[in-house]
Amino acid sequence: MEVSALSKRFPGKRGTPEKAVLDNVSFRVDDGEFVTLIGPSGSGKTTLFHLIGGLELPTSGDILLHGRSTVGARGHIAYMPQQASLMPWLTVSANIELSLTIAGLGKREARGLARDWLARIGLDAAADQYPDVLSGGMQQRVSFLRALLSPQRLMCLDEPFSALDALTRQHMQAWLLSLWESNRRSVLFVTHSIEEALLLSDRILVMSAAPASIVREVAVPFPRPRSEALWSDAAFIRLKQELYDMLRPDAARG
Ligand SMILES: Nc1ncnc2c1ncn2[C@@H]1O[C@H](COP(=O)(O)OP(=O)(O)OP(=O)(O)O)[C@@H](O)[C@H]1O
Repeated sequence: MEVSALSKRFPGKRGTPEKAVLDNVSFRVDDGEFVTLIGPSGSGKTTLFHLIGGLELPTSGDILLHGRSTVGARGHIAYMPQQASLMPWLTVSANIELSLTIAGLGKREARGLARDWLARIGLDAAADQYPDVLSGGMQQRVSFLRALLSPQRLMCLDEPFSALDALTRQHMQAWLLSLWESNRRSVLFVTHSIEEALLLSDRILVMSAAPASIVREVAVPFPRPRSEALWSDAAFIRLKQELYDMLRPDAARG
């Protein structure tokens, strides 16, 4: 995916001035790459996802997938939101089967694939249960699996672990890391956590405060497969401090 000179301004409501949220944002996500956007709260990360997902139109600029503009078009990306947003009236397995059948698989094939994958992520016992009896971490795993199995090659994950407690979040990061490393998809990830970004990503894009642009790009040098042991690595700690300094409110403004 290539995001090219993207800007977004929202009209002001009831006489208030218009709001510039994104200003000339450009970056790319290559095939099989894990790219993370990190930036201050309110810098426009979710707005950027809405533009990429075709839910909003940019004021100017373009979004290209495999060289073709997808501005305003839906269905081109797999999306995992902050809350798992599973269909409460469908079982866990049926939630996954539904996205597979929408993607064109036959019912029987979808059922087989859903069961197979639920077993691979340790949730086979939950296949016939309804989402509301699952813990937050389990629901997020199902939600991630749904995005992973959808046919779009780019997955956009919007702070997927922000609603989880610290320990579950750490487990989920390790889980996502091992699953992604064995099944590489192109990922655009949003997080507020510098450690999470460093652990998971190939590249980190640092956004400024709104109107946001990409102010820095950091290539994450740690070899894969990675593990949480990285957290105590001296180079990890150094890079974490550098990113922290870039994101300080005074630095992020300019
Ligand atoms: N439809 C809209 N109309 C007017 N302003 C909007 C609209 N949608 C978003 N905004 C504004 O755009 C700014 C960026 O919001 P957005 O949710 O994209 O930020 P964010 O970086 O995802 O924030 P956070 O990190 O806190 O989730 C905010 O000031 C928000 O109020």
